[in-house]
Amino acid sequence: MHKHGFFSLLKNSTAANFIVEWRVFPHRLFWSTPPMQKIMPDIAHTAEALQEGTLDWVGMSQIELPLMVSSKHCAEQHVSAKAEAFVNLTDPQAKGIHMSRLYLALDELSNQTTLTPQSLCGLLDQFISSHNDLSNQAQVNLKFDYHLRRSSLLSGKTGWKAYPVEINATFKDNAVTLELSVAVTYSSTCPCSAALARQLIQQSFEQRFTESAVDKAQVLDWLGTTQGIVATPHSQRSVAQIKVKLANTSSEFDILGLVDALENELKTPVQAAVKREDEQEFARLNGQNLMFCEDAARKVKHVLNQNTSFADFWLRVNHYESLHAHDAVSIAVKGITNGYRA
Ligand SMILES: Nc1nc2c(ncn2[C@@H]2O[C@H](COP(=O)(O)OP(=O)(O)OP(=O)(O)O)[C@@H](O)[C@H]2O)c(=O)[nH]1
Repeated sequence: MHKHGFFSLLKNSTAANFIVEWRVFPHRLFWSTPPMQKIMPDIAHTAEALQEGTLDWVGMSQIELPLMVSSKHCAEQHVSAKAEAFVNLTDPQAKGIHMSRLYLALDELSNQTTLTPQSLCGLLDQFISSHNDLSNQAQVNLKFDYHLRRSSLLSGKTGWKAYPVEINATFKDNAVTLELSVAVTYSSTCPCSAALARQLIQQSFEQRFTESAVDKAQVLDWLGTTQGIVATPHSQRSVAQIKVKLANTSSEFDILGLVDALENELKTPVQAAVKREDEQEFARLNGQNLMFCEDAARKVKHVLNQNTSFADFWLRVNHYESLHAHDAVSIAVKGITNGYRA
């Protein structure tokens, strides 16, 4: 019999209290009797499934969840997460899973501990153990913005940048899989556009300086005008989306390490605090790191391949074109057997 069943209700609730009250305070019986506990229908245990069958995942999404996140080399950070929580349903006849048990386990994670690989494993364990007879797989997905202090390029200023992070933990086939996703925004200047702009600058020079010997000071002045640099290449705000599968041995998340590695390789991440000297350095970095989306994807792939703590990875690079109204996109995976697919 379920703990909320009829017999347990009688045993636990007001019957015993009623007798005590009656003997000791017969004149106060009406007032002192605790309210009778209601017997509530328990559909999950009593109702029949409309159609029998097992299900791969059942649970909840868009759960609002404040969390304290622990990540390598960073102070613990309070984030506002959106969570998804799932278990499978192995009993084809059971009406449903117990949503409240998943919710309360998540709430405990939010209130009593910090987010680490260990606490996530504990959470999945709770999901399964609270669905002993119904489930043998569990999954949780957490999305939040993770703020990092970023330094300016030259001026020594610092500012905040928010990185969209997603953490997924799955218990399936008796093993836990942990995935960390992050998105890094950067600027990409089109190499084709840069070459075409250079050609226009050369033509403009040829028209302006027809003689074979030119005056250095005149050229220097001319280069500082709009006519001197007659064309500029287009650049676009671009986003690299990364998903890495962490090695089983990972004892901590390393969001900062992943973001640093990606931004150092791409060279032109969008900036937080910017003074003029920073903007000029940004222009130089853009000019010296011209990138198609293929270049950016290869750079990101190279960085991810170097990190041995990533059992697998998937990446998608999006260049939100300013020349076109459509985007340029590259996708790649590590390429291991039974791994992520592009
Ligand atoms: N399984 C299931 N529950 C749902 C769904 N939509 C809402 N719920 C509600 O989720 C609530 C929590 O369910 P349970 O976890 O079984 O609640 P409970 O019976 O109070 O908790 P336990 O005693 O631990 O089983 C119920 O009130 C359901 O009505 C759904 O699509 N499926």
